Amino acid sequence: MPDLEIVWTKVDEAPALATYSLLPIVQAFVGAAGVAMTLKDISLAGRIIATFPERLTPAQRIGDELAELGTLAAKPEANIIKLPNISASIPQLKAAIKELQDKGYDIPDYPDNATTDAEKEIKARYAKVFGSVVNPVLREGNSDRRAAAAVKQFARKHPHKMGTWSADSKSHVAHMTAGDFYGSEVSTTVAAATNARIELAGADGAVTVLKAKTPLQAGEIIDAAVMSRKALRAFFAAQIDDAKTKGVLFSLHVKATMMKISDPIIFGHAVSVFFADVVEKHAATLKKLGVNLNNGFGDLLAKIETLPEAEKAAIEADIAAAYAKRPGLAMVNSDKGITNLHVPSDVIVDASMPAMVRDSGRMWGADGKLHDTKATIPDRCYAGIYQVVIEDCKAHGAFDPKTMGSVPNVGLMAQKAEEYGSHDKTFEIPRDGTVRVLAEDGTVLLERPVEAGDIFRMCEVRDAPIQDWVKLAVRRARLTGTPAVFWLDPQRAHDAQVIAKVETYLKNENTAGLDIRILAPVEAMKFSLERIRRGEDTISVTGNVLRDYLTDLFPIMELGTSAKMLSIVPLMAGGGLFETGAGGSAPKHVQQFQEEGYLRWDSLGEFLALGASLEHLAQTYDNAKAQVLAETLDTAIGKVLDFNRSPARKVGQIDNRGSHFYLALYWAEALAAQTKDAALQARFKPLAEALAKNEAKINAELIGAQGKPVDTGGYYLLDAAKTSAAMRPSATLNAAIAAL
Ligand SMILES: NC(=O)C1=CN([C@@H]2O[C@H](COP(=O)(O)OP(=O)(O)OC[C@H]3O[C@@H](n4cnc5c(N)ncnc54)[C@H](OP(=O)(O)O)[C@@H]3O)[C@@H](O)[C@H]2O)C=CC1
Ligand SMILES: O=C(O)CCC(=O)C(=O)O
Ligand SMILES: [Mg+2]
Repeated sequence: MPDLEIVWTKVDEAPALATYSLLPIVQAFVGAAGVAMTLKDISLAGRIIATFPERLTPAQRIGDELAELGTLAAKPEANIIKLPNISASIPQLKAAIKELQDKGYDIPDYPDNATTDAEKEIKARYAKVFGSVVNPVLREGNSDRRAAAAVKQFARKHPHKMGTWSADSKSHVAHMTAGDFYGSEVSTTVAAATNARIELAGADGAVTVLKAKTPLQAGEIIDAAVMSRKALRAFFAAQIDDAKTKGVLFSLHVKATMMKISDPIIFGHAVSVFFADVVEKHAATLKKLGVNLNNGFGDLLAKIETLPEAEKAAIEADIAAAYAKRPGLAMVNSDKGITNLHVPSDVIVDASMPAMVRDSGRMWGADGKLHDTKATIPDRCYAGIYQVVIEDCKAHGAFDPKTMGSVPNVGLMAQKAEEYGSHDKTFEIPRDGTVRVLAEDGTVLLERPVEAGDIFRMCEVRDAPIQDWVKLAVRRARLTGTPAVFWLDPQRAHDAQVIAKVETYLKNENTAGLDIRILAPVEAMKFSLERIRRGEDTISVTGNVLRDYLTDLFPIMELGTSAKMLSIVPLMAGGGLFETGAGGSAPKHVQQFQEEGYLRWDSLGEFLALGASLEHLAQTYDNAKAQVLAETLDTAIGKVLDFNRSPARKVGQIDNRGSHFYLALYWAEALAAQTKDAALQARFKPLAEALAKNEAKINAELIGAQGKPVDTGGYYLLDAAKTSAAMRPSATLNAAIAAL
């Protein structure tokens, strides 16, 4: 790769739309300084296409650009700007396959029940496409997520709305008290490198190999845990009844996308317990239809459509009876009757719980109004932190963005750390027995008793990432003078092993004068919230899951959205991965764009990531031009915030495209005003003048394009020409950029 190259990722949904407007601007600006900005496709559609080259025409094929980026991430020259992409649930995967097939791509159907060898092979290929398959490949480093000073300042000056909390809110978190991963976890630190085998020794004496080979490094921590099917189902049954008694909505919050094996199964149990009467009475029909409740209640609703009218009506009557008997369900879209249990990827815990906290601890009911809610988060490992937040809001009211402190995060993430790397070692257990993890020499490293239907999970975290994470935490604490708290629970088997390492590696660092503590998550949350209410900052140093949860939770409270986060991944090989924001791809925004030509997506995350990427480039290659670009971009971002040029929410106001125009204007002005690089100054002066002179005209062109339905030629696979036309409706702006 040439020296000065930055990779920009082609993704899905709202950030993919935004890219059509923003990338041409960015390419023109960085190109003027000799930096190439290359687009690499990691979208869901792109990944499907790359998986079946032999079935496609040469024109349809694309290479496996995710794999290329995975290789790049392990090299020192890596400089990658990563926008949020879809981590597809099976329903999303199927929808994308259907769209591609309709567009003439000879892509095979996803085989739900693979029986033949050919089907098994197809299913194995799709296993590399669905769920969170992008982030773990690129994240060859630990995570540093925080609100940039200017962004926090902006939120203090222009606080977003927060719902008010009532002291007698009935909302609460419900979790299991036994039989969950937390309660069953065992953990050990591997003494010598080996290839582990995971096997099920059945109560009947038969041994089944679950995974033949898992290479383990010396010094890495491994753990094994089990979610009991019986205990989980009993938990759901009791909580559904309790929600009915208490008169609150029932809701489930899991991460079926990232935890793509375990959490859809958990989701399926919630659905089948909630609709037990329907599922039991019509078991034979549902089986015949191939209904899989792990894909949500929506799968049942879609498949009964194919039944003869009378048979379908009978099931629908029983569904209506179930709704009448059960507590209200939290809704994803009350207008369309889509509930929390319809699609496993509609309610994702990292974003859904903060949204509930922001909305006075309530969720939407079928009546289109907000109601107190029971949030079930079955496993105890992290559920407790949300209950602390709820109790704090009940006692002290909503958090105040004007005065609240900040909780940045240093997250252990590299090399598929912990639960988020466990899907190839997660199994739904076919029969009673014991699952053992064995070293090559036959030594039992870990073992767990299991029953049929239980979920067994093994996780790994390597030693080098832990060392790097501890260093990063100390570095952030030193740079900011802020207390840093390791959120680790000595009662949890895995955390106890991590604590031992943290204590050792902290001794290698200069921690003189720093306030560094280790607290169990519930205590760490209490400590951080007390400080937040006093306006004080606290660095959270966490494992991979809490990294995810906290970097949506705190930003959503502090900034209104996690889109405004600075998300840096210093890659362990020396490169940089710059993630844009800490949230997702905002499917709701796409719908609004298609219906009314208004794109609410805020690209501030992209702006910040680009700034960090340019700074990294400047430092790595000692490149003065890149430094000038970074500094002037920083000025421009400050102006976008100060003059409130971020997208609003409604037609007639500035949207995503308008915010890109203003970024271009302010960036060009800052480049024209600086004196460090005369060539850049001269080059950008005419652009700055042209954009400033035509401000009203460009705004009129951009806003004039709003207010009508937009055809982007697809959802998962956009039509480039149509989308570009829709996202670049200002001829004046386009001409000015082209003239640079
Ligand atoms: N890093 C990654 O690649 C990630 C990918 N995902 C993927 O994203 C999809 C949706 O996930 P979900 O959990 O619903 O989370 P999202 O973050 O996409 O959506 C939740 C809400 O966050 C707000 N939001 C997020 N980003 C922006 C932005 N840039 N500008 C304005 N508002 C924003 C919006 O809230 P509001 O309406 O309240 O303003 C949005 O509706 C899934 O497919 C998931 O797999 C999710 C997380 C991270
Ligand atoms: O990879 C994913 O599925 C989501 C990632 C995520 O939510 C995060 O990193 O905050
Ligand atoms: Mg997240």
